[in-house]
Amino acid sequence: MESLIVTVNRIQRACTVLGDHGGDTNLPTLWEALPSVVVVGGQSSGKSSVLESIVGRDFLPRGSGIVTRRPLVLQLHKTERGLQEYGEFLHLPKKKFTDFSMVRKEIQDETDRMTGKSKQISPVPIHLSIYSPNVVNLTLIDLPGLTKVAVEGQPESIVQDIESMVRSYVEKPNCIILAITPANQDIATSDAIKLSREVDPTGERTFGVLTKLDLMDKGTNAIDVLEGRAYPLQHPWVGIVNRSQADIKKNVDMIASRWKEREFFASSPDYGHLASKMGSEYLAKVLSKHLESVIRARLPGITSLINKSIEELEAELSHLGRSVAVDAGAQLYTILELCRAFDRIFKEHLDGGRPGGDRIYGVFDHQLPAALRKLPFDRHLSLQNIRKVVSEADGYQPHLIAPEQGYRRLIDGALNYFRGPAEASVDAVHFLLKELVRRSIAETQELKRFPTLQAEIAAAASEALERFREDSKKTTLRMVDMESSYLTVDFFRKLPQEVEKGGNPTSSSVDRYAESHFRRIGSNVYSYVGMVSDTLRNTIPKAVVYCQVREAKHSLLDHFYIQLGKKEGKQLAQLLDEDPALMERRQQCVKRLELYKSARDEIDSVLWAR
Ligand SMILES: Nc1nc2c(ncn2[C@@H]2O[C@H](COP(=O)(O)OP(=O)(O)OP(=O)(O)O)[C@@H](O)[C@H]2O)c(=O)[nH]1
Repeated sequence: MESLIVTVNRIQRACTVLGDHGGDTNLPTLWEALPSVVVVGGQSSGKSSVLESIVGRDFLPRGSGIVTRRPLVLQLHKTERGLQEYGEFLHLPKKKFTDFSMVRKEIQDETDRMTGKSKQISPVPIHLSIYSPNVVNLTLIDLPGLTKVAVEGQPESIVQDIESMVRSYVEKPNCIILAITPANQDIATSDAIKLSREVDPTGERTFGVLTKLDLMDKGTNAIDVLEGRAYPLQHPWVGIVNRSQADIKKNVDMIASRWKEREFFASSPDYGHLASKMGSEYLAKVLSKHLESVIRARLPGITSLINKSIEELEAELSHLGRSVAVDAGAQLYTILELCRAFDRIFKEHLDGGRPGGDRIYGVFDHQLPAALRKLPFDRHLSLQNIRKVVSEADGYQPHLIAPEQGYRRLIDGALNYFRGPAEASVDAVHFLLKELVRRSIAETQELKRFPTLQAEIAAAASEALERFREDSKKTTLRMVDMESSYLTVDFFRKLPQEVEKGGNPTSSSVDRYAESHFRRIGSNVYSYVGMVSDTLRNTIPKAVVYCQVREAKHSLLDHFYIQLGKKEGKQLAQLLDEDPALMERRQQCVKRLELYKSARDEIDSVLWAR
């Protein structure tokens, strides 16, 4: 099952490539779920020395102040005996570093690339893989040393920033803490132990490491700690002797120093009985074994987390919609598809399936007849007005039999009233159509992402509806005008001839004649106008539907399509300018989904290989 650490290593690298370093993004994180060994300790406690002796190589930057300013994810891969050792950085794939002093330089340079020369810290990890026959499979994360004071050139906040970064790692329940404490200091004040006690009070995730055992005052020893009495942890404490500053200066190599360390324990009167469980080689083996077992235990949990996150991300992506095409042809296609989606919904509103179209019928069935009924014909055809109009039409010679001109003027005047309801019907339908356009845009889910295109479609539709309204008005008014331009002759021919009956006994016979004569004229005109009203009640809706509703259904966006065809790539792109926050979010989700899918493949492949 050695391959489990290798698998997790690969997933860890994918996390860094795809921008998952845990932390505060509102995306699901895999990084945080992966078990790892994190090295913590105060400045100069010997962290770098421990890492180097586990690896058996000099490769970490040295210097004063805070040298480690980005997390270093150190992945150790055991290779066959006899093969050459080399290091490889994730940010420089395919470049093999066989000279480990160049590894040190690259760590320094890469740290500066991210943080500048400002000596700030950054949470973005550097990934270094070391392939060597002298290592065990293990992943260690080196973090900046906990410090109490900022040095020159560093902001005051750095003390707190480092603590927060270290804390963010050690807080994770999947983190194995390698707490480094120098034996020549008071252990009660050890930063590493203090922090690990806080986040892991039962000590099940903490490995205590005591460095600098060789530097303890003569006559003192750390047996109480190493045997687990002074500071009990679930795992046994491991004592270490690294190279001293003098050894480093003398260029004592790591292999020699490992040998020296072995010697120290084997020959020590204090620690001789613990010799087989001390030293950096032993530490590496224990950690590797422990990491394996933690990974094995966590694998089912990680797998279900991966599956759940894939589902969530896929759901979110389908909600966010596909990303926008980049070339003009595809953009035009997308815009046309979006327009069609809108058009489909608009038609559903008119044809039924969605509400709204029925209100147009309401205009014809209710509003128009009511408006026609309310026209003021009674006033227009009052005796007084009839007399006035007829007399005026007659001029100096009153009519002899029937007042032809009088009739015409009265009818003309009455028909003129029909213009009002005709125009009102056109306007009422216009506003209903406008409202349906507004609703259809709002209901077109696909358009939601594109506020600019939405506005353009609204403007184009509104402009088209305006045109239809003008045309409809012309047509309906023309129908009214047509009624007055040629009267139905038959109607008048069929009128019964005047026969005088009854009348008012108190008025003179001339008056009586005149009054009933005018009354009859009024009633004739009234029934003619009634006949026209019936006709218009049927023909106005036909004209309105023909000019407005039918046009809206068939050619609402025709002009817009013609304009679209003339647009250049840049203008098309402008129509599709999505909300930038949305674009960003989609990109993040796509990357994270890629990570989870590759992690799933990695895990599947080890499970199948078992
Ligand atoms: N004699 C002796 N010296 C040690 C031991 N461990 C570390 N040192 C020395 O202590 C100094 C600090 O060690 P580092 O390994 O650089 O400590 P660090 O925790 O990585 O330090 P920073 O990265 O600066 O926080 C170096 O000069 C080491 O040679 C040890 O076990 N014995």
